[in-house]
Amino acid sequence: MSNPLNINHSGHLTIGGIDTTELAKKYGTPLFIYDVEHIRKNARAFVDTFKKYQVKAQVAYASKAFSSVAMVQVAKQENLSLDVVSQGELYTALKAGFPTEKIHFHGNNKNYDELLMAVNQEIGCIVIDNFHEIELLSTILSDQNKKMDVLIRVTPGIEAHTHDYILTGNEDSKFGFDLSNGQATRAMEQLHTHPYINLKGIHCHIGSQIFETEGFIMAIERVFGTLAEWKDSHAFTCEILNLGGGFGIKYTQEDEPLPLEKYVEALIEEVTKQVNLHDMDFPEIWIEPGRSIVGDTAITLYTIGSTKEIPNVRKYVAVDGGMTDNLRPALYQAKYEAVIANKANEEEVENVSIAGKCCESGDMLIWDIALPKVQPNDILAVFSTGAYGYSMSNHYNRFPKAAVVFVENGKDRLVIKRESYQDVVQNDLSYEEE
Ligand SMILES: Cc1ncc(COP(=O)(O)O)c(C=O)c1O
Ligand SMILES: N[C@@H](CCCC[NH3+])C(=O)O
Repeated sequence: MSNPLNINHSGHLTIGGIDTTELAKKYGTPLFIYDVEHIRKNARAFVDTFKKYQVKAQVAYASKAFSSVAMVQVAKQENLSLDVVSQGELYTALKAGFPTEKIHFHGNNKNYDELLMAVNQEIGCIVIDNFHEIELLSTILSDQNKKMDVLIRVTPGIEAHTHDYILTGNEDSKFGFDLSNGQATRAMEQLHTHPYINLKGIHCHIGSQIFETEGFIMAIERVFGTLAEWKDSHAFTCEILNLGGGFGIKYTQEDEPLPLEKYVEALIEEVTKQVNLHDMDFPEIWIEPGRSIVGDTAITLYTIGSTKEIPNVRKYVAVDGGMTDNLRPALYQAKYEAVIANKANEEEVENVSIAGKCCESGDMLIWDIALPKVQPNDILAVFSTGAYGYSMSNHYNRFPKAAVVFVENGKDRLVIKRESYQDVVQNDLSYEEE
């Protein structure tokens, strides 16, 4: 089991001390349940490690992993900064009362309206991704007569060991300015002496769900190579070095991530080495963990419905959700583990595959899992669904989106309502004469 969950005297799975089958009855399924204490523990592992080594830092929660008003409020309570990548995530942050000066805005195609909103809200930093964005932002800032702190996002040319679709730091990437072909240097030259833009440093993010530290270390080495050139050629000082997110978590027994503290220690160690090597001041370090803050803190509950047994082939067990609430298995062949929440103590007696209910053969949540005898109305609990689950959920087949509940201190609280069919059709307009 990839989560610190327990089983109560009735043999039911609990989360944060609460019986998950009771939560399924109270809120219905599919249901995301987050253990908020666990979110806080993950956040503190990052923040406290920087404190321990007395390194000035910002830990920005990458809200793309799971953005909601309640989640952003937890990030605020934990003194995190916030990474947003769209006006929708920025709007959520504002609704949650998040301090705007601690918001960092990302994105490879930020448009005029998004940048204008960021400038008007006086957010902390924009991470510049391309030359078009420099032009747009310059126009907005000069029109508004305002200034903005920015970082340049660079692609360091690192092939991190992860799924191709979640690799971002390699050369052939849609994100950022290339380090090796001079793009990043051209961007620095445009921004270094800009009248409205304060270039504070560099950002790089090498990918997601990464288990080792080598990729981060190589990226830091390359970034410092460039920073050393910029220091000599333009007397450029890097005040802020943002090393992105990407720290891996445990989905299944096969996954062996490092303790979160170890990632931070490796970053600090390499930055220390590089500043000494190049005789530079130690920059403020920013990181942007998303998955590693929320991923292993949540489960999804489903109700089991139909089964289909194909003799000598497999047994399909269908649940009342699927690729609408968890796109990751279909998109990345991501693997998950699960138990039957109302039979958490029972012996596993059959090997089954868990199917969703969308009209799509690829709508499978788990291939081949050993479970106790499965019956209709059993509650299936899938572990480690806190990141990129709800946030990537969709309306395929016009299924309403699931509900989200937070548990903490033995109490449960609804933080995102289940959508109704009315919600699903709310923007539809009639094509018939009134
Ligand atoms: C720029 C940037 N920062 C942070 C993240 C968060 O990554 P993760 O959820 O793997 O920590 C991502 C996503 O990969 C990203 O693209
Ligand atoms: N959505 C992806 C990760 C993308 C990270 C954002 N750059 C996942 O589920 O693994």
